[in-house]
Amino acid sequence: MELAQASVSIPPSDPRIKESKTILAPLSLTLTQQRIAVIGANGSGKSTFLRLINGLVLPTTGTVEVNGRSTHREAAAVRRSVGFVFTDPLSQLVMPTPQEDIELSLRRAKLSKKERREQALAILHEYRLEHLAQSSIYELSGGERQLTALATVLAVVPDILVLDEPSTLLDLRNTRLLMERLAALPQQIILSTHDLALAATFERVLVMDQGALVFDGDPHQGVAAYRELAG
Ligand SMILES: Nc1ncnc2c1ncn2[C@@H]1O[C@H](COP(=O)(O)OP(=O)(O)OP(=O)(O)O)[C@@H](O)[C@H]1O
Repeated sequence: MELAQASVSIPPSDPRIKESKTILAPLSLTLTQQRIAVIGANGSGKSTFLRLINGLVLPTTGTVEVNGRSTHREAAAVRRSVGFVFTDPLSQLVMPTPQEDIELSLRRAKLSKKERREQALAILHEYRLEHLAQSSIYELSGGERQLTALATVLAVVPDILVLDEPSTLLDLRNTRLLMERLAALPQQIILSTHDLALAATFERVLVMDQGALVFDGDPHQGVAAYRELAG
């Protein structure tokens, strides 16, 4: 994955103001490691950065390429290859129940209806969610929803997995479950988190501050750099 002078600006909401606001300063990066964590304060630009990677946000300047595909020109292909887990699971769960949501996700795999159902139930079992298969998404707890969203994205085995603060709503047991699942995945994982202990277990850490990349490298040094910034 390659970002070349990629920046994101937003037009002013007030028409009297002429200048756009930069929410991500130009950055150039090649992301090849299997496990990359993004840390930084609230509003520092982590989500915007992650959204650039799967084309949910397009760069105002520069380019973003995922496995040689431009997020501008080949948006649909990029989106198919990059699984994205949102912080708020309700922004991605579209069906009334966990089982239906996973079955919908499996439509991309060429399976019969019966096979989709069986596979969805197997995935729910893997995430200890089988007892909630038929429950309304709205009756689930926040953590149950977050796990369901993860199970839905992983049902189709994307090439790259991007997760925006995936453990914010999880208890200790489910955080461990999430970590075990992620550790077992062969795909490249790029994740933002406020859990510094988790970030320190990754191969490479990016630290964002006020829309700029201020550190890129060793996880322990990255965590120390962020602690220093936070004062
Ligand atoms: N569409 C938008 N319109 C206006 N401002 C935006 C938009 N998207 C992001 N921003 C602003 O850009 C900044 C970075 O937001 P972003 O969501 O990337 O931060 P974050 O590091 O993920 O924060 P958090 O840890 O709170 O989730 C924030 O100040 C936010 O208000």
